[in-house]
Amino acid sequence: MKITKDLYQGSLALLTDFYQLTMAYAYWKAGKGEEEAVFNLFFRKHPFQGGFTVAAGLEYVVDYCRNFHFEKKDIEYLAGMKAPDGSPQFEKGFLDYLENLRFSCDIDAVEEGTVVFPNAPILRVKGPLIQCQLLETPLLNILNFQTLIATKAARITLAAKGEPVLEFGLRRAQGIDGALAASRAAYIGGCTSTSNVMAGKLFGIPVSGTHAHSWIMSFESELEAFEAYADAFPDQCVFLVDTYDTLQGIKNAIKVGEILRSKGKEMVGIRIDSGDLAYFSNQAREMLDGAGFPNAKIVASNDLDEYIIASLKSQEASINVWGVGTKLVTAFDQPALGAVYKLSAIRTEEGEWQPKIKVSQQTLKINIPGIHNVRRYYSQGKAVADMIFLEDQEVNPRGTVIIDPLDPTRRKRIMPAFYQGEDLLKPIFKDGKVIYSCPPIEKIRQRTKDQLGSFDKTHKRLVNPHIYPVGLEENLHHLRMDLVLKAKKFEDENE
Ligand SMILES: Nc1ncnc2c1ncn2[C@@H]1O[C@H](COP(=O)(O)OP(=O)(O)OP(=O)(O)O)[C@@H](O)[C@H]1O
Ligand SMILES: O=P(O)(O)OC[C@H]1O[C@H](OP(=O)(O)OP(=O)(O)O)[C@H](O)[C@@H]1O
Ligand SMILES: O=C(O)c1cccnc1
Repeated sequence: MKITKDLYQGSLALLTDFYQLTMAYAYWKAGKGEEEAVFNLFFRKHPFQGGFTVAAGLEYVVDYCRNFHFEKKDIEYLAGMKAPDGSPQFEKGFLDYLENLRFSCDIDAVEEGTVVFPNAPILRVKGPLIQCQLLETPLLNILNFQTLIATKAARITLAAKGEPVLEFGLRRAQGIDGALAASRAAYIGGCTSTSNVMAGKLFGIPVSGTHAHSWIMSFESELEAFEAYADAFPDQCVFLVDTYDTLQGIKNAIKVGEILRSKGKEMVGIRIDSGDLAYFSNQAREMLDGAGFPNAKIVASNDLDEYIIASLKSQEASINVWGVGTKLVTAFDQPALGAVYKLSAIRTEEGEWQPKIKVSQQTLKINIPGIHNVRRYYSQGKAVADMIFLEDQEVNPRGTVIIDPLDPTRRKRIMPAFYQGEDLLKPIFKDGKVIYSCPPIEKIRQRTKDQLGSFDKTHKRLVNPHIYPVGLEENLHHLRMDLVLKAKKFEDENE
């Protein structure tokens, strides 16, 4: 798949914030552009007040970075930019530098479909400062959105308890790419299909759908409309029954179902798109069963989300398939995931990696210094804790303690010998070359399912979920505390 080429025909290097380019210029002027740094991409809070997040978007990142270069047209645009005094914004030497720039970073990242938690990196970039900086905005743009939507879809599909969820969002999505990326992420999160035909073509997602009220309204009567639809699609009839009178609509669907059956065909089901979905679905079930259609499915749609689905389940509604659009693809109750991208180490002139810290009044905002990875420990297939650790230091095999980065009094003992460990950040790029092969979307979707299955249900409930333990390995905790104290001492001495 070539997302950037298909959609945007060429370079996406200018899809960044202006300040990344001005910083890049200033790094270049200061002779610092080739200094190496490490940046981590992570979020601080689960979206939707939930207890888990599903990572998505890595394939876009791979495509973006693989194609990262400035084309002539990009350079021409930058050459035409003016500073406030009317002089060129960027010197020619810098523009030549950009034109010759070739992507050369290492990237490590969690695979799509991985369940992830606050503060632990989901992607790490190691490379020349200028490249790291230019990548900040596009990486956040891609991963924030797709991770948000994959998480929303996972919540919705969990609420549907294994019943199919059809994604209907295109008409309400945030523009064209918002719709495409949302359809992809929704499928990764667990939806069964999309109504978005282009997403089907680009990403290999199953496409499905029913029909609209306009189809019914274009005929003299609802019955005629159902009959005509049955003529065109004898094997794919899901009749929308609520255009005029829902109970009458169900009766008409049954009539046409009988006609189909007399021709050796079966109607697939009905769709209800308004009114009390619990009441009408139960009425429909009774009527369909009574008429000899116990296998006819009942599809429901109309501003659904995980909360309404859970409520309809608790009301024992007879709904088998859920059509969900607006609230899924717009992440209705939380429009953005707040992932950030922070520098955590710089390579000195002597070639040593120096961990970096940014001290903040809020513990929440003090970053995690150094070059780390995240190890997930499993016990009998169940995830028990995630440990953020310094990659160049051995974790004591006899046992260690992980410490909550926000509250050092919250600790958990880890005995690696009793657990299986998996390092979540996998090598994706080495020296600018891709060394990871993106799995087919079906595999990613399956990974989401398997990953969610490995977490206790208490972390997945919609309201007040139980917090999954994520902590810093002891050595990393001590390094962080030492650096914070040093920085504070320096501040005090200079006050
Ligand atoms: N039994 C139910 N329990 C909880 N929520 C429901 C139930 N039935 C429907 N809903 C939800 O209530 C909301 C009803 O919205 P609204 O009043 O706009 O729909 P409507 O008037 O029935 O249909 P429309 O205006 O689309 O023709 C929708 O979000 C729907 O999913
Ligand atoms: O409600 P959503 O979760 O976004 O699902 C998609 C909706 O889009 C369609 O109708 P549309 O909203 O265009 O018109 P209608 O509801 O007025 O029929 C469809 O019938 C669903 O109701
Ligand atoms: O196929 C459907 O039923 C459908 C598609 C888009 C939006 N609402 C419904």
